[in-house]
Amino acid sequence: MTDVDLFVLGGGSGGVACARRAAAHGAKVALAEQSRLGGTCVIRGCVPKKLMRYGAHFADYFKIAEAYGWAGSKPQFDFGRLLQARNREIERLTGIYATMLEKSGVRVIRGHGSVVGRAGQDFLVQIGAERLTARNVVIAVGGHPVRPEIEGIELSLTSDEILEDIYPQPARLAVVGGGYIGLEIASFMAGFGIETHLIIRQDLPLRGFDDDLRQDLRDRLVERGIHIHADTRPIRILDSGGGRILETDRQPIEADMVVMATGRLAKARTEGLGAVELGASRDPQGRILVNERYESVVPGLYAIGDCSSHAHNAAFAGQFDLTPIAIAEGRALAERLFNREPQPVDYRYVPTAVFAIPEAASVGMSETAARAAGHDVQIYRTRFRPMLYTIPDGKERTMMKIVVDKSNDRVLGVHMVGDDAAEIIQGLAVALTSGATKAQFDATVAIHPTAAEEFVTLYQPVG
Ligand SMILES: Cc1cc2nc3c(=O)[nH]c(=O)nc-3n(C[C@H](O)[C@H](O)[C@H](O)COP(=O)(O)OP(=O)(O)OC[C@H]3O[C@@H](n4cnc5c(N)ncnc54)[C@H](O)[C@@H]3O)c2cc1C
Ligand SMILES: NC(=O)c1ccc[n+]([C@@H]2O[C@H](COP(=O)([O-])OP(=O)(O)OC[C@H]3O[C@@H](n4cnc5c(N)ncnc54)[C@H](O)[C@@H]3O)[C@@H](O)[C@H]2O)c1
Repeated sequence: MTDVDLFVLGGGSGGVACARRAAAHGAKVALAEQSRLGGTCVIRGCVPKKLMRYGAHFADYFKIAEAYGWAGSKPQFDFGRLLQARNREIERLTGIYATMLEKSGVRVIRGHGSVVGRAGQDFLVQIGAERLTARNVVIAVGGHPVRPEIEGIELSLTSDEILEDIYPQPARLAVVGGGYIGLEIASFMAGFGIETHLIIRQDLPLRGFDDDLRQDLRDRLVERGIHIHADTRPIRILDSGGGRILETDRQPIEADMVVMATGRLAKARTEGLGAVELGASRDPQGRILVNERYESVVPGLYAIGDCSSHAHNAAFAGQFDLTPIAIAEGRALAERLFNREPQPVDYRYVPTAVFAIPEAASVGMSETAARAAGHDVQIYRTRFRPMLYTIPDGKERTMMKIVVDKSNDRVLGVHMVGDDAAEIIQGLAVALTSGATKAQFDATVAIHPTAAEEFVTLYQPVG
């Protein structure tokens, strides 16, 4: 007899969501997790990163408090105390994940899992010494950071260590990579008063985002004291007797720590899992190729989240390694297997935010992408000083931009750099998903006084 209807490999965002939803529909489910429950997002991603950002952002409020009439002794920052508090909160969350799974009736098995073969129509899976038969297997093993193969790379750290470990506060930090992780780590570390160097290969960070967003965010980070080394590549890392020297194709950079934020792959995670041996294919990044039902070429063997790829499928719009996508895929798969055909995950308008200081957030097409796709576009844009910074006479600026298709007035994309950008863009994602036109933006009543109201009062096109 088959032991479980569904075996889930990986207890991160996607795996947990899939397992719980399947169990809620009465399926017999087991889940293997080799580390702590919660996965990248909870343990070494979204959550610790956002907590670090909250910690760093206080410095900005203390700085302007005096202009608002607050006086008194300057608060002292204790880096170690924040790291301990952060890690305690992560422990609390992983405990909640364990309780939620238990209450849902999912059997959690601790250890490295793999598919070791077939048992008739079922899969034979192994976790440590235990073997189970499973009717369906979902691979949700996530990804891992990758570092370039340069001399001395072992002297560098990745986001895993920065967000999971306890370490002394560095005085100087070099962060390589102009993507999400590089900008987020550089932002919160600079916020703590650490001398921060950001090394990026291009002239601007965040390739693929709207150019105005990229430029404005770069300018804000530079104003905040981050040393951005553009068009610069790392060559080697040397130990300078405790510290590090990052040699580049330009000038060398001295720092106490070098962090490589140079992307993530699924390769090492999907290696030796048994999926390829059974016939599943992977892309060059090691992601398992799946169809619109998240099924690999092996019937009954599925993959979701960061370790899956459907970017090769024209029906989908790109690859999104984001927590809400992993969760949505996990739930959609469980619905289809154990309930009824679900609404497909809508990949057309996936909102995204970079939790730098300030935040940058987007939904829909950049101006460049819209033009490249053949749209005749109209651009609306504003830059202004948010009210909070008027009394302190601060340099802070917010940028908002709307990309509109002239032919039918449809809003193709909205982009923002500034305080609360992520919170504001989330609401606008509903509007874009619903097919909003610029006329509907204009007809929407504003909330005053806010920054967000600018999105519904931008009447004059700039291009
Ligand atoms: C620094 C950082 C910050 C991020 N910030 C954000 C953010 O702000 N917002 C956002 O939306 N996304 C963010 N992300 C991305 C997000 O974390 C991932 O997209 C999401 O966690 C993917 O979920 P997943 O279930 O696919 O994989 P994961 O969450 O990585 O889970 C995979 C799990 O599988 C386990 N596992 C692997 N192999 C095995 C095996 N053989 N047997 C048993 N268990 C196994 C792992 O231990 C892990 O727990 C961030 C990522 C990073 C690295
Ligand atoms: N806020 C969020 O939602 C959030 C935050 C963090 C991560 N994530 C997810 O995790 C994924 C991975 O993030 P990431 O920042 O590691 O990857 P990324 O792909 O966003 O950025 C990697 C950066 O490293 C640079 N790079 C790559 N190889 C290099 C090399 N050899 N030398 C110098 N620079 C090099 C790239 O040019 C790029 O700027 C993201 O794509 C995103 O999906 C999301």
